[in-house]
Amino acid sequence: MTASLLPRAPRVGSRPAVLSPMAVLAVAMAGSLLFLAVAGPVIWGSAAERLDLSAVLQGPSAAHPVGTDNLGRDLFARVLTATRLSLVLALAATLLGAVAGVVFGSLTAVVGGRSRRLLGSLVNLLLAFPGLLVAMFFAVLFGAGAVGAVLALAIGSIPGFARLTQTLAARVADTDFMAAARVLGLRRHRLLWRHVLPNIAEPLLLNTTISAGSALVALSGLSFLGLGVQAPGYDWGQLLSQGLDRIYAEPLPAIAPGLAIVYAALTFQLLGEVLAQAAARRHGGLPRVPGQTARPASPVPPATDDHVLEVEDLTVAIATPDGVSHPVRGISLALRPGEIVGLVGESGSGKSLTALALADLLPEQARAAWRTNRLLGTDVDTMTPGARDRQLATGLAMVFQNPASALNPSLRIGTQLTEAARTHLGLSRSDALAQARLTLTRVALPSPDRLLRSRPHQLSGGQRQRVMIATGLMTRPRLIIADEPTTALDVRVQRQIVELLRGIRREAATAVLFISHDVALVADLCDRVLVMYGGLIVECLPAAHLATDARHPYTRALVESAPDLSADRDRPLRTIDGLPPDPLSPGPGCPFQPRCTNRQARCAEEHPPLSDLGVGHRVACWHPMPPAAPHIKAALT
Ligand SMILES: Nc1ncnc2c1ncn2[C@@H]1O[C@H](COP(=O)(O)OP(=O)(O)OP(=O)(O)O)[C@@H](O)[C@H]1O
Repeated sequence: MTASLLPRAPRVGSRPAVLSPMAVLAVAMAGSLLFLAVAGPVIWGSAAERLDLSAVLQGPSAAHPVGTDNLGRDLFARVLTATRLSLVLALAATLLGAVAGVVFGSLTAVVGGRSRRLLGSLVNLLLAFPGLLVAMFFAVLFGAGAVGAVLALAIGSIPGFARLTQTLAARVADTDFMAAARVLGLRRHRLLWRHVLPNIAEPLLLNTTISAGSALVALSGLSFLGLGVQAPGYDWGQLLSQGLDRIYAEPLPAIAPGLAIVYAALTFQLLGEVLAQAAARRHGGLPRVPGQTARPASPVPPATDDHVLEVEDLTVAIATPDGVSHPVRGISLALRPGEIVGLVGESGSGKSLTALALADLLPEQARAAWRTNRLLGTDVDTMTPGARDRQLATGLAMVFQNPASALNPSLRIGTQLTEAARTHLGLSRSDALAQARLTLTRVALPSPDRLLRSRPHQLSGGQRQRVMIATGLMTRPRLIIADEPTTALDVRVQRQIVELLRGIRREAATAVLFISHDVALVADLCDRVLVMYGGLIVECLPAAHLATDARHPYTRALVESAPDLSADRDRPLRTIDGLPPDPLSPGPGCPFQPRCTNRQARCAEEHPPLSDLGVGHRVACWHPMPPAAPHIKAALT
C-alpha cells in the first residue's frame, strides 16, 4: 500500500458558480426543448391535427411556414408538436438501456472472480455487434411500433452502458473503502447501492445525457424506416420520411424535422459537455486510489484459548505474468486480548499482504494458505463462508493507511458509521446513530452531530483517520489490524492516533496488529514486535528490547536507520545496502544474507529457523549479533 499525503480538500460550495457561455447556451437550448415538449401539443396540437383538403401538399407560405402535408395539416405545427413524443421515446430508450446496462456492469464490482470474468466476456461479445444493428434486429423482431423501437434501442445500448460501468466500477472495486466495506461484511446489493453506484453516478449521468442525443437520432432513423412510430402518431423521424418523398419539389418539409433532430441531439451533446466540465471543476474525478514453495514451518507461538488470532504458517502466493510469486512465506503470529503487536519491515517485506490475508481481502490473483488460522477462538477452516464473513465483520476491524481513500467520498459519515452496526448488530437507525455519537466521542471527535452529517472531504486527515477507527469500533471488534495508520498524517496527529489506539486497548482489551515502517513508533506503542523480511518473520521480541537487544542483523540495521532526534547528529543515518529478495525467486538460505555484513557460508545454503532466545525473544539467524552497542541503545530510548 502506498503512502500519499493528500491536500485538504476544498469545501463544497466555496467556489462561486459562474456559468460559461457554453453552459448558458446549453441551458437555453434545453429550456426551449422542454418548453416545446410541455407546451407544444397544447399550443400547436389542434393546428397540427386540423385537416384542410383544400390546401394539401402546399409549399411554405405565410399561413403555413413549412408547408402542409397530404391531408393539408400544418407541418410547422406538426414539427413543434412532435417534440414531445420524439423526446419522450428517446429518453425512455436511453433510461431503460442505462438502467439495465448499469446493473449488468456494476455487478462486476461485487461478484467474485469467475463470475466477473464471465460477465466481462459476455459484455465483450455483445459489444462486437454495432448497437444500431442490434436495435434494428430487435425492432424487426418486436414488430413496427413505438414501443418495439424503444425496447430495441434500449437493448442495443445495454452493452455500451455495461462496459462503461464495468470500467468505472473496477476502479471503485479496488479502493480501500470497498475493502473496508467488504471487511464489514456488507451484502452485495448494499455494496452496489451504497458504495459502487454513488461513486460512478456522475460519469454515468454524463454518458446517459450524451446517449440521449444518439438515441433520438436512432429512433428517428427507425421511424424514418417505418419501424418506429406509426400513423396516426408522428415523431420527427416520421415527418422526415414524409418530407423526403417530395424533397425535390419542396425541401422545407424534410429540412424542418431534420433540423429539429439535429437541434435536439446537439442540445444533449452540449448538456453532457457542460455537466462534464462542471464535474471536472468540482473534483478532478474519482478519489485517488491508493493497491508455494513450502518453507520450513516456523515455531508456533504457544496456542492458548484466549488468543484473538492465531495463525500458523501463513503463505500468500500471487500469480504474475512472470510466474507465481511468494511474498509471504510461512509466517506464524498470535495476539492476545489487549495486546499491541507491531509488524515492521522495509517496503515490500509482505506486511500489507499479511494483513489482507488475515482479513480475507487479498486481490483476486493472490491465494492464502495456512496450517492453522483461528480467529476469536474459532478455526476458520471449519466455518462456512457466511460465518467467516460475519466473524470478520464483527470481530475484526481494518484501519487503512490512507483514510481519504478508505472512506466512501459520496456517503455522509453518519451512513458509513452506522452501516455495519445496522447490518450485523441489527440496530435500528436511531440506535445505530446513538452508538455512532458515542463512538465518535470515544475517539475524541467533538460535535458528533455535525460530523455525522459531514462528508469525508469536509474533514481533516486526522479526523478522517479517527472516523475510520470509529467505523471499525462500531461493531466492538476484538482485533484491529492497522496498516500504517499514521503514515499519511503529520507528527502531531500521529501522536494523537497512537494515544487513541492505546486508549482503545485499555478500555476494551482490543488487540491491535500495528503495521509500520516506523521502528521508533512501534517501539514506543507496542508490547511485542515482529520483524518481517522477504516474506518471513526473522525476529520477534518484546518492544522494550528492540533498541537494546535486537539480535538479527536486519533488525539491527532497521533500528540503526531509524531517525531519532536524540541520536548523535554527527553520525550519518545508516541505510541498508542492497535490495530485498525477489518474491518470484527467493533462493535458498537466509533471505537477508546477500545484504548481511555478518554472513558466513552456511547462511547462503540453509534457511535459519526461528530459534528461542528466551523471554519471548526468537530470531532466525545462524549468527545472531551480540547485544547492541551503547550509541544504538540511545537511538530509541
Ligand atoms: N497484487 C500484487 N501482485 C503482485 N505482487 C504483489 C501484489 N501486491 C503486493 N505484491 C508484492 O508482494 C510483496 C509484498 O508486498 P506488501 O504490499 O505486502 O509489502 P509491504 O511490506 O506491506 O510494503 P509497504 O510497506 O510498501 O506497503 C512486494 O514485493 C510487492 O511488490
